[in-house]
Amino acid sequence: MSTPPTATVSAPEAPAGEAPLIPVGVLGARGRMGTEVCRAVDAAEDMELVAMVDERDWLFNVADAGAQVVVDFTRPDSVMDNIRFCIDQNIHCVVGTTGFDDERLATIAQWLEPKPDLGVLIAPNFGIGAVLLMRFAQEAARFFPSVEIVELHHPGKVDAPSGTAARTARLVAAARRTAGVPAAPDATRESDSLPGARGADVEGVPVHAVRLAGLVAHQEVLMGAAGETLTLRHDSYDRASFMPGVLLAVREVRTRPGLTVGIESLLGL
Ligand SMILES: NC(=O)C1=CN([C@@H]2O[C@H](COP(=O)(O)OP(=O)(O)OC[C@H]3O[C@@H](n4cnc5c(N)ncnc54)[C@H](OP(=O)(O)O)[C@@H]3O)[C@@H](O)[C@H]2O)C=CC1
Ligand SMILES: O=C(O)C1=N[C@H](C(=O)O)C[C@H](O)C1
Repeated sequence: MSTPPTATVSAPEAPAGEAPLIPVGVLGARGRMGTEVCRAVDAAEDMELVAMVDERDWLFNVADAGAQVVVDFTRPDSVMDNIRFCIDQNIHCVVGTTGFDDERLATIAQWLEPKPDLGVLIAPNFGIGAVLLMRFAQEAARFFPSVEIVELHHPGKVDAPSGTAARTARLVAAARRTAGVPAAPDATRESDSLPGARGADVEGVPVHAVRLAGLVAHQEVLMGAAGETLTLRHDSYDRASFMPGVLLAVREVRTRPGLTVGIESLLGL
């Protein structure tokens, strides 16, 4: 007989006089991020890990286990079904899985309409340094005619470019548009001898993806003007770097109904 891919434990009970523990379920619990999230939730004094799910068929276990918040680190092709399920079950969602575009976000906002008390928080990056890098890049964007992004990740990463790089590029492009900065002078690809040599084009910002053994998650935003460059770089050397952001989101999502994108507002940014 095969072992069920999920483990559930009974809903938590808080000691008398203390605030109830937050019952948390984790989807993708055996993955690189899910494993770390289970460890972090287990160690958090105000949370209880009530369900660990690693396959779609067992999703009902998070509801049966009484999860109030689900954390999803699965795959771009699974995450929409997971969110739909959680919304139907009145479970708040904290989502780190990538692959969100405007269309997907609009769909989730629509699903949430009949559930005014329910929160879904989607963040392409829960690392505080990565969030700050995005903010700094937005600030600097209007001062430099040239901008390019290089993201560097472990070879097991399923998507490219990274969700963080795509979001950074969109934020930088929006800041440039707002400031009236014209397209980068070196944006043309007409003379490229090999397609792809200049990276992917995200709203006019070239994004280059490196996959290399030994790496975890890293990003550089390079900006250039006459005679100078500015390089902003963030490195996640360990997936522990994402955990403070994930736990903050678990604590906050229940009091933030509707769709929240990014953890910036939770950090007061
Ligand atoms: N927002 C952030 O800060 C971060 C986001 N990420 C993102 O998180 C996602 C996961 O990354 P990572 O942990 O490295 O990936 P992994 O492949 O290591 O883990 C994904 C896990 O999800 C499982 N899974 C797939 N579909 C389902 C489903 N429908 N229900 C439950 N579990 C499922 C997989 O199981 P199986 O292998 O059996 O298919 C696997 O164990 C990616 O999109 C990544 O970009 C990563 C790091 C930080
Ligand atoms: O897959 C990863 O590892 C990561 N994914 C997220 C992304 O795509 O931006 C966040 C971080 O870069 C790690």
